[in-house]
Amino acid sequence: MMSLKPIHCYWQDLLLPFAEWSYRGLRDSSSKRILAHPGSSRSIYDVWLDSTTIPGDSMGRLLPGAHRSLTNKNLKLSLEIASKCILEFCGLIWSLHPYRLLAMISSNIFRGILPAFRGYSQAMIIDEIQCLFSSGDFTLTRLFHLLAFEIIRMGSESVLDTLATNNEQTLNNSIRFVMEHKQMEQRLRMDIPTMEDPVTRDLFQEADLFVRSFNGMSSFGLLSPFDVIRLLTLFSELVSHIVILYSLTLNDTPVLLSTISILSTLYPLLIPWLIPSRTYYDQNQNPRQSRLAEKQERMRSLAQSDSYRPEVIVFGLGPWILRNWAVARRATLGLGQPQSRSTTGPLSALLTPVDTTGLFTALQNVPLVLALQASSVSLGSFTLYRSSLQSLVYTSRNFYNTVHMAYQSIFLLGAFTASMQIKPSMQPKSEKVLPYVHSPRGMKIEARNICFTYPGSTVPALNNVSFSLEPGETLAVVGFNGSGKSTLANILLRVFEFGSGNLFVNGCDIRRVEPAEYHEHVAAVFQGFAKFHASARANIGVGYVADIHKTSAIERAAELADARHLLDSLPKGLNTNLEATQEARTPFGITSQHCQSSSRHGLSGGEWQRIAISRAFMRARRPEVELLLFDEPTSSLDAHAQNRVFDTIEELSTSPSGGRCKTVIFITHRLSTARRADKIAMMENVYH
Ligand SMILES: Nc1ncnc2c1ncn2[C@@H]1O[C@H](COP(=O)(O)OP(=O)(O)OP(=O)(O)O)[C@@H](O)[C@H]1O
Repeated sequence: MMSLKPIHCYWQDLLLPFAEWSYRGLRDSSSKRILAHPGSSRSIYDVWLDSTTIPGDSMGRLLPGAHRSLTNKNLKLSLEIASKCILEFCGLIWSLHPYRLLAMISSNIFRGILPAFRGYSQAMIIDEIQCLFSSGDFTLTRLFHLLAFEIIRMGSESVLDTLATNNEQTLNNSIRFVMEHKQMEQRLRMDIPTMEDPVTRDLFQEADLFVRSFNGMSSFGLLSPFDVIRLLTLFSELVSHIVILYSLTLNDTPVLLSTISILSTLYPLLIPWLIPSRTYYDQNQNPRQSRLAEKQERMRSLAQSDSYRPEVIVFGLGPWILRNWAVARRATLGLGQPQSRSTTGPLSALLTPVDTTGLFTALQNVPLVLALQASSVSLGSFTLYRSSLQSLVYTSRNFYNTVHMAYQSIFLLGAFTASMQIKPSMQPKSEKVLPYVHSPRGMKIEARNICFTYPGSTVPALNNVSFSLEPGETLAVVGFNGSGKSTLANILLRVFEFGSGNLFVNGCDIRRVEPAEYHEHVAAVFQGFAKFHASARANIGVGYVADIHKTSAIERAAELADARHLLDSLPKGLNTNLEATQEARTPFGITSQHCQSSSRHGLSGGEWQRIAISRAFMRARRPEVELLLFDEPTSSLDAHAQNRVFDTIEELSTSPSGGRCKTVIFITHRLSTARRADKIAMMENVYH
């Protein structure tokens, strides 16, 4: 017969094994830490990359955010990542708020013991009431004493909870800010060629997921390192419940009853293995599922976004979108997929329709019913046993889920650390950097055999392009569609990196100049210029942000671009918020966005172009700017505005003394415009 010990004996039993365990735990953990340093020389990037491979598919890679399966290889990789990153990461948190961090760790451990303590305290009250009914040996003072103790315990628990939550909140917000800041800083440092690499893009996406995990998105299947600290709470809770159960059933417990007790406790934990069901953290495990989920989202956004509406209507894409979405959605919901059921096996097929947890919960009572026959057993012990058993199941499940998510978050931490070490590919090596040589008469450019091929393309967009421009000269680049004019513009602006050839600027190899330093000396209008969903002031002012609040500077730039009348006609002038997405405008000028923000104002293509030219003119007037590059700057302008813009370019590139002070390159399809230049470069299609 299993016996339940009187409650007053529990604490001695509780503390002794705990003390022994913690001593052993400390010894074990220190030896593990040594094992966790495999001494590998691989970079964190390589380790992360290795973790993204799909077993049995050497070419395939997991999609960003996909869960890593629990394999030997992945376990080793997670240890390698942990050994490379965790210390540094902990150091970062420690450097922010060392005392708060210590307080958080201790409060998490302490909070874990509270439920067991709560159960113990309540059991004592129940025992006292049992005394009243059974023996009449009841003291009101003792009951009040216990009740007062319980009230104080509840009060202290809630005070501790509030303090701990506030502390965690502060710590979490600080680290969240630091992480987001690091992430933003690194993203802004990256240039286009670096981000064009699909692996780097995936890396940054995973790093982004890691940073987002600090927003408390655990329900998304992510776990921030702060949540990992909660493992301490769960662990101490688990241990305290085990110790209580152990001390309650310590003596004379028959093997059968112990087995029933253990099995009935473990059963709910085993259910997920017996009956495989998809939980939120499993959803990304399968690469095929991830691809389907991505496809489904792509189709949904095609269907819902206003930006694609014209193409969807004009090209009759509706049925195609719906068909593709339905296929992907049905697959992600597991509809019409008999094979998914066959993988679960006959036992789970039998058990799935029956909720057997209730049966096993009932079984947990069997040992108690038997135990209750013993005269020594009190109602308090019964309650304590029951609640500890249930808490044990619940906490174990939480613990398992948390460990599982922590395991996944290690890979995201690896991605974050690796992403922080990525260097922009256009950045020259520090020992090779040359300072930019300023030329007050305009930029001297010499291009020799420039070649460029877009990633993934087999045909070069530029093949051996050579030309030279003396300071202050004007070059018109003309050519057919697709002949590489915009590509050349992006290379000259150091947005794209050319493959082979040489580009010298003021006699300096451009690859040895810091791109950011070079960009201070150029002003440009891109063919696909940006339309910011912001005020007219911001749309123009970003051309030279130092003057964004100087109304006179913005008005002057607009005047040069022949956009003054446009600004005057806007309802709130410079402060009018512009509608950036053309497609959001309906023939009636009303959209959902308009309804939310009635001050948004739409512009025509030509009007937007004037705004873009004004933006370039904000910067073009600066004395340090030596190159003005305009890619189809007047394609949507009427003839009068076009002439005005070219007159202004002429004016801006001439110094007050009459000499030239800026080199100008403009790209155009119109030969009449090209004749305004000193030199004309004809671009030919590579495949012609
Ligand atoms: N992102 C890209 N990926 C692959 N190929 C590209 C990409 N962008 C452009 N191309 C290809 O590079 C070539 C040159 O394109 P580019 O935009 O430079 O031509 P363009 O002369 O400016 O054309 P247009 O007169 O139509 O503006 C084209 O054949 C185009 O298909």
